[in-house]
Amino acid sequence: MPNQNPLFPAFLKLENLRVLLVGGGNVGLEKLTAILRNSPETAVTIISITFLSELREVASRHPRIQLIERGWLETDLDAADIVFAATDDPALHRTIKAAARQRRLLVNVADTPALCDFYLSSVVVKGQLKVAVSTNGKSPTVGKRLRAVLEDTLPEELDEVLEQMTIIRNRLAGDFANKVKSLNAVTAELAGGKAYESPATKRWRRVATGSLLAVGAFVVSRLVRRPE
Ligand SMILES: C[C@@]1(CC(=O)O)c2cc3[nH]c(cc4nc(cc5[nH]c(cc(n2)[C@H]1CCC(=O)O)[C@@](C)(CC(=O)O)[C@@H]5CCC(=O)O)C(CC(=O)O)=C4CCC(=O)O)c(CCC(=O)O)c3CC(=O)O
Ligand SMILES: NC(=O)C1=CN([C@@H]2O[C@H](COP(=O)(O)OP(=O)(O)OC[C@H]3O[C@@H](n4cnc5c(N)ncnc54)[C@H](O)[C@@H]3O)[C@@H](O)[C@H]2O)C=CC1
Repeated sequence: MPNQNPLFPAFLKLENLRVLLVGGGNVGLEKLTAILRNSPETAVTIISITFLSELREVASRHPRIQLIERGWLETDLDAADIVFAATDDPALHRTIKAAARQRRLLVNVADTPALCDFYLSSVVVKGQLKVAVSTNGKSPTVGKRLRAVLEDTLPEELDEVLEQMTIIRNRLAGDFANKVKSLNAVTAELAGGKAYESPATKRWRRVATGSLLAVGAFVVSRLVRRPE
């Protein structure tokens, strides 16, 4: 299959960057939560005319969050490395995007994929392991479902595997190629297994082939139908 998702995946050390978040409402709180869940030490400056009380509460627990209660000014970009726009003003979002573009800052604009330089993802965490899912903006809901599936199916032991592998990795002698060979040998079992389709795989296949979608369409048609 050709590459249908040209997004470049990377894991940012957000704690090393100065984040500007514009908008302190529901969507602003969602963005802030996503940032702090992953990178709790991040310095975030939040500019907003009003702030949700829940957001104020989160901010009070994080010394590196600064709340500034006023409208956005272009000079706010001076101290930013990366920008999240999450207000209820689409015209403002376009202005922020244009100003950020001039300064070569990367921007995520809530609800407007066309204005985004990067997207957030659904994130699965098992200890040190982190899996990020992108649907190329096609269906964040499928991303969310896939996260739940991965959370259930990835074993808790994975974190221990990573710890053990780090120890082995640090003890291995020899050149790079030999190390890779040894590490591949130790972990061969993880990638092995004969062709087997789990019940979860079967369910995803049923959605893809439409049989579950038919059921879904039926359920939705029942939901939207007004009582006679
Ligand atoms: C492009 C992107 C840009 C970005 O926001 O970064 C974007 C855009 C939009 N989201 C919309 C709606 C919803 N977003 C969610 C949820 C999440 N959305 C996230 C990411 C992204 N959302 C980026 C692409 C990610 C990808 O490539 O898959 C997640 C993964 C990460 C996060 O936000 O932290 C998080 C799940 C986290 C988790 O739980 O695992 C839900 C479901 C829910 O909330 O339960 C809904 C409602 C149901 C639905 O629409 O599917 C709308 C329409 C708004 C409207 O209708 O007005 C747009 C705009 C548009 O599509 O035009
Ligand atoms: N709440 C949700 O889950 C969803 C919201 N949306 C859309 O996303 C947008 C934002 O939604 P919410 O966060 O719920 O709205 P909200 O009204 O809770 O928050 C908007 C925030 O932007 C701030 N703001 C407005 N103008 C500003 C300016 N010039 N400078 C700085 N801050 C400014 C406001 O003070 C407010 O805190 C809306 O357009 C909404 O339709 C779309 C889908 C879901």
